[in-house]
Amino acid sequence: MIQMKWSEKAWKTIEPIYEKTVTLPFIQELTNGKLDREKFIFYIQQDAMYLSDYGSVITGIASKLKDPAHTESFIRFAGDSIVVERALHESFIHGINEKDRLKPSPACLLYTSYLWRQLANAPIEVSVAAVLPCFWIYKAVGDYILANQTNEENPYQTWINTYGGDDFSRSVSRAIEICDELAESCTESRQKEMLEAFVVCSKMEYLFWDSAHNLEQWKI
Ligand SMILES: Cc1ncc(CN)c(N)n1
Repeated sequence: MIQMKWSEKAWKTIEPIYEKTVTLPFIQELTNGKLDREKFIFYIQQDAMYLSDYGSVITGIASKLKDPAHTESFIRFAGDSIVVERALHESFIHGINEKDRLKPSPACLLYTSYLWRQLANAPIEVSVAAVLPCFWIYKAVGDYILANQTNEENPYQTWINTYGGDDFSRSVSRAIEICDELAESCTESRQKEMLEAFVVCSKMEYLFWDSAHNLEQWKI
């Protein structure tokens, strides 16, 4: 019997979360280009804080991976995130005067704290599965927007092209491949832990966009 790859099972599991993600007002308005600039800038500023932690978590994962080819890929992912995503952010927030030092929103802090917790306490395969939605959901959303956009003058086009583009696509395929290779040498129960982390982080991606659309603030 042909066994389903871990990644196939994983995507099937989070498909309902992904389907809901693309119906979020943030994604729909990003698609038609009508997203309020204030909401997009809020997102970018939160994402800058997210990426700073994410880059460190990815580097930490690289240092813990046993297979040198996996380590090399994760080091590259960290570098890409710093170079490509930071430049993308800079293109949107350049010249914005920040009077107050920004603080991470509850959704941002929840997500980064979860990733750090996985890196600190979980087996390495589980940490890798936890960061996979950062790749896969962004790629799927980028592709969704490219396939559904009708407005040729979308002010967020560079963002869309970054995640719907071929360079990112290659990294995503590699991240999926690494997860499958790691899962192959895991017990079934460890594969379930990987799946759980993948599901939690897929929900975090949803919450992150939703929180940006709501300009989420701390209640206290
Ligand atoms: C919250 C979040 N998740 C994922 C990505 C894509 N690396 C991102 N920029 N921000």
